[in-house]
Amino acid sequence: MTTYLLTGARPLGGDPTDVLIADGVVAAMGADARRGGADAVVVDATGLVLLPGLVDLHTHLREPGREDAETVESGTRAAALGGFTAVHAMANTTPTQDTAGVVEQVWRLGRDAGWCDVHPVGAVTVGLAGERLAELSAMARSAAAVRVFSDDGKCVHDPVVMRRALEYVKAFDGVVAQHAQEPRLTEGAQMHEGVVSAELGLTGWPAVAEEAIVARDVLLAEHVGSRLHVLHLSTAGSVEIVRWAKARGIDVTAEVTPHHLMLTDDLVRGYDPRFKVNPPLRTAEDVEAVRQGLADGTIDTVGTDHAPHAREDKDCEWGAAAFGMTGLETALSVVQATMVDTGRLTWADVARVMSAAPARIGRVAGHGRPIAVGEPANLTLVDPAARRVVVPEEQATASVNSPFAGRELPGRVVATFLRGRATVLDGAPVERGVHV
Ligand SMILES: NC(=O)N[C@@H](CC(=O)O)C(=O)O
Ligand SMILES: [Zn+2]
Ligand SMILES: [Zn+2]
Repeated sequence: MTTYLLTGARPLGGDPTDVLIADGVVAAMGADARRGGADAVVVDATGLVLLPGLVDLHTHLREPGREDAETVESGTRAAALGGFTAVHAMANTTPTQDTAGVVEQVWRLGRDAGWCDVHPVGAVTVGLAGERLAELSAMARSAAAVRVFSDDGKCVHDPVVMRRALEYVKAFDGVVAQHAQEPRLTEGAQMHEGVVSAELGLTGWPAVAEEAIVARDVLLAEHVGSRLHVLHLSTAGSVEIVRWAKARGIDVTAEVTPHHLMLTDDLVRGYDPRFKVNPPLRTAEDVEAVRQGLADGTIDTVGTDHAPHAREDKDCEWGAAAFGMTGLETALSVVQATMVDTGRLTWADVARVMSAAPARIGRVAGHGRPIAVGEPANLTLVDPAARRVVVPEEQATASVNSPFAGRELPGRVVATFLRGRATVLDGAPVERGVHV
């Protein structure tokens, strides 16, 4: 196995040091690294920030079923290029990831692709239909060792089903990750309900449709003493409810997406379906509230909600287009732009919200660890001074529905290491078996 000597890297944005990667682990740091690195491939990391490999709790890989939009291979290659060493693959595939057989299939595809660890999410209900619980414990006991359960794309709206799911997952330390969308309040919804939707005459998705479910679910989690994770939280009111719940000692964690940290519903005025997403882009006040929530720890993690869609599902009029946007290859840059370059988070905080917290919530071993001698070398090396214009056609994801297309963003992932093996070097993917 190739050994690497990163010279002058700044772990968590701190003081420069040398880091030796050998035998899958951080083998030495500081002066010891240079002494031990005689045969190593030297990576000049001067000025680069070294982070623990990023972990995404919320990725749509689309395989099985929509390989025209993404495959495990293309999606995890995109993840590695985005600095990720582990992703959770959402359950809304065809067939649904609601059995041990399907989650094991996705887990194997991820292992064989080798770009990052793939942790399949198990569906909460059979076929995401919201009625009967799926075989949660069989998925937990399978080779995929599922710990995160979600009907994402759909809300587990029946309170009795949600209660049972929360009770059930306690047996294997699982977590229910909720897509908080009251279905009756969002029938036919096309965008955020507010000034812009009124002007455009589009059916709105009111903030209360999210907040009502978040409020109900934190109370259910408290009642049954279980763990709840709120996916893609997008409104100021949801931040307030989670803040209240945490103050009360309820075991809830929350996620915000990069797009909800940066973009607002004003963008819908151009009717470009790239900006159509669920939950919808909200107002500038909501964006400010989710940034504040992430900065003060109310929101635990950034999840990409990478949602690739085939051209035919996005290249159409607003009303007919699918909900969702890609995000794996821009997530870190958007967090840098909105949170780091604005002084609201340090790089150590970024390591917390994009690596340690999601690893903890998803119970992922070996990721989100401190950068220290003996730890698994799951690492990403970032150039915060770089700038680039987003060109979706040049990305590794098989879909082009990036809302950041044409935007200049800061930061670039220079290298990613998965258990000591480089998956990305010089900003380019490294095919397995190819060693420099
Ligand atoms: N976010 C989206 O708009 N779409 C997601 C589903 C989801 O995350 O709810 C998808 O699977 O396309
Ligand atoms: Zn969702
Ligand atoms: Zn999603």
